[in-house]
Amino acid sequence: MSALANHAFAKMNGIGNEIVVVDLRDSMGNLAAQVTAEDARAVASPAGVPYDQLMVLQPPRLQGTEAFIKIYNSDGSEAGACGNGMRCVVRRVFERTGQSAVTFETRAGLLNCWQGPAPDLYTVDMGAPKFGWQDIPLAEEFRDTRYIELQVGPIDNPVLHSPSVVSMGNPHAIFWVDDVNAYDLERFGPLLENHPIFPERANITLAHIVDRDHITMRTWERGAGLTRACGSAACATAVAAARLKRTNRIVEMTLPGGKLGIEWRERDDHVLMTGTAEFEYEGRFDPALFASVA
Ligand SMILES: N[C@H](CCC[C@H](N)C(=O)O)C(=O)O
Repeated sequence: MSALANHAFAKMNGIGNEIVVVDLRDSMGNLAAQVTAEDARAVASPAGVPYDQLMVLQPPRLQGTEAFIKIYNSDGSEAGACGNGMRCVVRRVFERTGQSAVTFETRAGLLNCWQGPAPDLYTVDMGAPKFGWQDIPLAEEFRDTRYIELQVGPIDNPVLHSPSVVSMGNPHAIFWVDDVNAYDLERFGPLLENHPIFPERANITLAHIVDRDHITMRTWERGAGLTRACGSAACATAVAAARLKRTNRIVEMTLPGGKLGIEWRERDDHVLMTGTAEFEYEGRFDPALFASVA
């Protein structure tokens, strides 16, 4: 039987990015309590709790961390980072423990998180970006990842081309455009997400640089499709724009679901993401959801 059967969950969102938070730390006795890809897909089914990402808190593995967090996309794939999901986890933990600062561990490393700068805002240190072609990863060498050779559409008149690529612990490709709504991202997104240049697939963002302090963007997410917001993509896009010297290192990101503040900190290259996290409701997973899961 799935570790999630009858287990409590919280449905939240991070500026419209649909998040489900599950705290498996209470099943310490059953350390084998693992969430499988099938479990994650069952939860995302229409009979379940449709989401973009499922954030699963497991017992901490390192001294000084609150939990190890596993991140699942709605297609059951695991991700190394989820900015909007992290803010939802942070809110949930702070409301239950009264803390105002905490460190979590994910596959991508340690994430320091705190409340602020305003009472309804949460800041997550998403760590340092990576730019090396093997870090993204890409299937072949590109020495300058500020623009790589990738395009969709007619070879002599491509619709989208020359993206920047960045890893925030998950792979991102950012196409620079004049109008993020002028492209059929539901058509181009999956083509690019699954392009062979991305051996681990990629999150695909269209971004328009409004001025040195503002960027608008829209993302087709790896493993989740078109979402109203993607926090790690906002981090990747802000860093890629600053790397091109087209924006400052502190920018406001406007996504379909809302705004995020991003700072690419000078002293240690870490990316700080600030935004809200909304609680919607809580419940327990119906065991019938997992009946077909082995
Ligand atoms: N789809 C992403 C994970 C979730 C990212 C996004 N929801 C965020 O807020 O960072 C991936 O597979 O890398």
